[in-house]
Amino acid sequence: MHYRDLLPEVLAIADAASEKVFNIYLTDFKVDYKADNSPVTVADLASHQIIVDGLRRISRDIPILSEEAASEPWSTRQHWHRFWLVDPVDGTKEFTSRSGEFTVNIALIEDGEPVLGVVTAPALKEAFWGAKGEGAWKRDRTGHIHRIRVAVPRDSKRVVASKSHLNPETRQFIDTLGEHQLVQAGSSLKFCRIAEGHADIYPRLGPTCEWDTGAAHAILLAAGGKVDTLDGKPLRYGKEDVLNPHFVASSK
Ligand SMILES: Nc1ncnc2c1ncn2[C@@H]1O[C@H](COP(=O)(O)O)[C@@H](OP(=O)(O)O)[C@H]1O
Ligand SMILES: [Mg+2]
Repeated sequence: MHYRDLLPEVLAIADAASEKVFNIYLTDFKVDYKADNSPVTVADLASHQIIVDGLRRISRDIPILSEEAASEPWSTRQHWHRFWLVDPVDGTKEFTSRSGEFTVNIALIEDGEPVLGVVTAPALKEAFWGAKGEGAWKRDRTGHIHRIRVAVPRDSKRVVASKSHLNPETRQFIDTLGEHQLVQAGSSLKFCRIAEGHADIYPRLGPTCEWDTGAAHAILLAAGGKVDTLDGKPLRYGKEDVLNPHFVASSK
C-alpha cells in the first residue's frame, strides 16, 4: 500500500486513540510507576490497545513495537525491515501535570528510516502527519487542514527544548548557538513546531527511546527538516536497545 493511502487510515486510528486519551485526561486518573520509575496511566494502556487493534486491521503482516508492550526479542526484531513504532502517550509527565503537551504517536519505519508519521495532541486539539515523498500537514484546533513546511534559515534561532528533561549538556549546546529564543515544549511536539515553521532547532542531549521520536521525525523529514546524531549522520531506527543517541532536530 502507498503511504498516501495509509495516511488517512493511520490518522483515523490516532484520532480514535486521542479521543480516548482526552476523555481520561478529564477524569481524576491514577498515576502508576513502571519498573524504570516512569509514570503510566490507564490512558497509555487504553491508547495502546486502540492503536494496536487499528494497525492490525489495516496491516495484518506489519509487526508493531509499542512503548506499552513487552518488545519482541532482538533475535526477531533484527529481521524486521518494516515495522510500526508506537508511543501511545508521549509526555506522560505533561499528561500527569496537566500541561496539555502530550501526544499520541504512530510511525512506520522502513529499513531504519521513519517514512510515515502521525502525531496528535489530544488536549491541544492539533494533529500532524506526513510521509516520505508526500509532504506534511497540520490540522489545527478549528479543524482547518493545511500543508506545513520548515521555516527558511534565520540568524536568531528559535530553540525548542524539553519541559521536563532540560539537562546541563543541552543548556551548554544551546549556549553555543549565540543569540536565540528558547521555547520549552513537552513530548514530540518539539519536532512538530519545527516542521510547521514555528521553531528552528531542537537539541536533545539526553535520553529518548525510538518510540518518542519516530512519528514526529517522519513528519519533520516530510516537511523539509532533518534529525542528525552528533556525528552528523541521520538518526536511525531498529536498534537493539531501542534507545536513541543524542541528536539535533532542525529545519536544515
Ligand atoms: N532516562 C530516560 N531513558 C529513556 N527515555 C527517557 C528518559 N528520560 C526521558 N525519556 C523519554 O523522554 C520522553 C519525554 O520527553 P520530553 O521530556 O521531551 O517531554 C519520555 O516519554 P514518555 O513520556 O512517553 O515516557 C521518555 O521516553
Ligand atoms: Mg514517550
